[in-house]
Amino acid sequence: MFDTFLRILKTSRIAFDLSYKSSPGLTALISILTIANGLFPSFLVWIGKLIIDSILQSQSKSELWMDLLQSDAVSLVYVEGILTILYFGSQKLYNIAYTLLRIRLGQEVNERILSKAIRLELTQFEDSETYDKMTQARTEASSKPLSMVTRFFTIAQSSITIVSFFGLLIKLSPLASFILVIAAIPSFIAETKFSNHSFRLFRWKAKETREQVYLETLMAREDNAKEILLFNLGKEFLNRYKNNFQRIYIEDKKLTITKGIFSFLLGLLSQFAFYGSYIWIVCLALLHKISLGEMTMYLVIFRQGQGTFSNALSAFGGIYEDHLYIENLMEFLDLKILKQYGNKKGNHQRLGIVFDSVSFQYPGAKQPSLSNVSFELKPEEKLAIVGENGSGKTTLIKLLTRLYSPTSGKIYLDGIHLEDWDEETLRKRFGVIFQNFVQYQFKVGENIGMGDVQKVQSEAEWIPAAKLGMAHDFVTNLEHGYATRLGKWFQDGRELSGGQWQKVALARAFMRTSADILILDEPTSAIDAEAEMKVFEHFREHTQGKTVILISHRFSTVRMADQILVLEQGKKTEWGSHEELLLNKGKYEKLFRLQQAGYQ
Ligand SMILES: Nc1ncnc2c1ncn2[C@@H]1O[C@H](COP(=O)(O)OP(=O)(O)OP(=O)(O)O)[C@@H](O)[C@H]1O
Repeated sequence: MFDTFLRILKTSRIAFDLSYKSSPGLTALISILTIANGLFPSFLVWIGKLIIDSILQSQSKSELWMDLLQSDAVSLVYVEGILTILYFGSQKLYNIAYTLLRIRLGQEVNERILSKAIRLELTQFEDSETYDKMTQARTEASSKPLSMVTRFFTIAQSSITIVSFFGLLIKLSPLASFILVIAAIPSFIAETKFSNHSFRLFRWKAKETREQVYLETLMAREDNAKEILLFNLGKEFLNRYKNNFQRIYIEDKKLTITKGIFSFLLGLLSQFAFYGSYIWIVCLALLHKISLGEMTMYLVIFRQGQGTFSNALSAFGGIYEDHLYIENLMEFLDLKILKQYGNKKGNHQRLGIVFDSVSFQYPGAKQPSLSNVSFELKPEEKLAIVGENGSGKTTLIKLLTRLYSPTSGKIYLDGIHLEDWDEETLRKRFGVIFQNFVQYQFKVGENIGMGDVQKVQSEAEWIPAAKLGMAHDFVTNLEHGYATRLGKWFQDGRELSGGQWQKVALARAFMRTSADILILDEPTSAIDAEAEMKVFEHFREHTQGKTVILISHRFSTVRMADQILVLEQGKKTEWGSHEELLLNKGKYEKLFRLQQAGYQ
């Protein structure tokens, strides 16, 4: 219990901190308005009582309007009117400040989530638990810090109102204040009982919700439409979507109904307490122990006080719920970045790449994807990696570029262990185009420019890179040339063919002129043979002095490499030049002959 309290205290501090950081001015304004809005109700009911009492006590017999308008009772109405306008204005201002703070705070939290997301490691992205945490943080937790802060403000405001009501009630009886408190407790119980439950449900739902979002994407995205239409998959997916919803809905429905019944029954208790007090106050008025003005005031206090009190108490219950969501958000934001980087920025000498008995097993996988792979690649050498699907080619690249760290063994670049390299320096050394390179729905020029973040907008650099990647000709034929937006997400977007996209990706690789190790993972699979020849000629010309690693299933390209690495089920089985491997008469020779026969 005490532990929960401390945890709530911690998350509350975080929520306030976030709110203050997102806008100190708005947070301060809301705090001031909270106090003001807490005091207004008491002033208003008190003036209400004064008005009734002054009517009853009025001795004036004048029927002149001028006299009536200047009487005590009417003067009090003026005061109440002015106060009500101020109260109204203050509430409106609070709403404006609240809306603006909600937008700012939502942005602040989302920025933090995304800043964390872009620093996560690939392994963490691929881990479903981490991914769930992130999805949950993005869907719900971004609004929860504000909700928590608001609830604290509600409590503060209600407390001020209640304390000032107590001040007015004390004259009636201290017991009356006690009843006011007791009567609100049942609704509080109803509220808190379910907050924990609904959070658990939310967590449990994460998987289902994720599946729903995925199915929606499948059915509603144009890039999937072709296959879904032709394979007639639409109904199948829609059924899955419906069944999934049904499962989520059953739990939601159960919770909503139970919560509704429970709070109705407990709310009845509050109503009994109110009407008990009502009878008591009316009796006191009949006995002339209290004035008519006082009777009205007490009844309003009871009616409003009960509402205010149960608001404050349910805000307490809500704080617990918000706290659970914020803890989830913090769990995500505090995720440790496991990968260690060093501070080495390189060697005077270029010594190339060394793999020393490198093995790697994906988290949760039963078998290693790479086993005991060793080789040495001299600087400026061109390496081709061949092997069947799933033999570990891409995995090797992921290890070399430090997207993953080997399970055992070491990788060296220029004699320095990869883990000792400074992160940014290391990243700058590589230019990598993966099979599933990103198709940015930006301008075609920017798609090329992404190869070098410093030059994303540099049109002068896009064109030569596009020429080398064989993309220039088709880009100039597009309606807006390099300014044409790609993809279908935006209204003016233009879709490219698979091969054209690959040419854009190759141009992106050529853009990375500062990198001295270029890695192309099946970059030309969708490009026609003639263009491929040209691209590789360009590559040869423009990568002199650079290391190139190429993954390809086309032997016409592979044979041009200085060294060829053959991988079979994660193991290195052959290494050497094309000629050497042919003489070897191993797997490489067999595959080469097979492909050659296919062309004859
Ligand atoms: N993220 C991952 N998590 C778990 N296993 C993976 C992951 N990525 C790849 N694998 C597994 O590791 C093995 C090697 O995959 P890899 O992508 O390196 O093969 P590849 O040689 O590049 O294949 P392809 O020619 O089809 O591109 C495969 O068995 C694959 O199923």
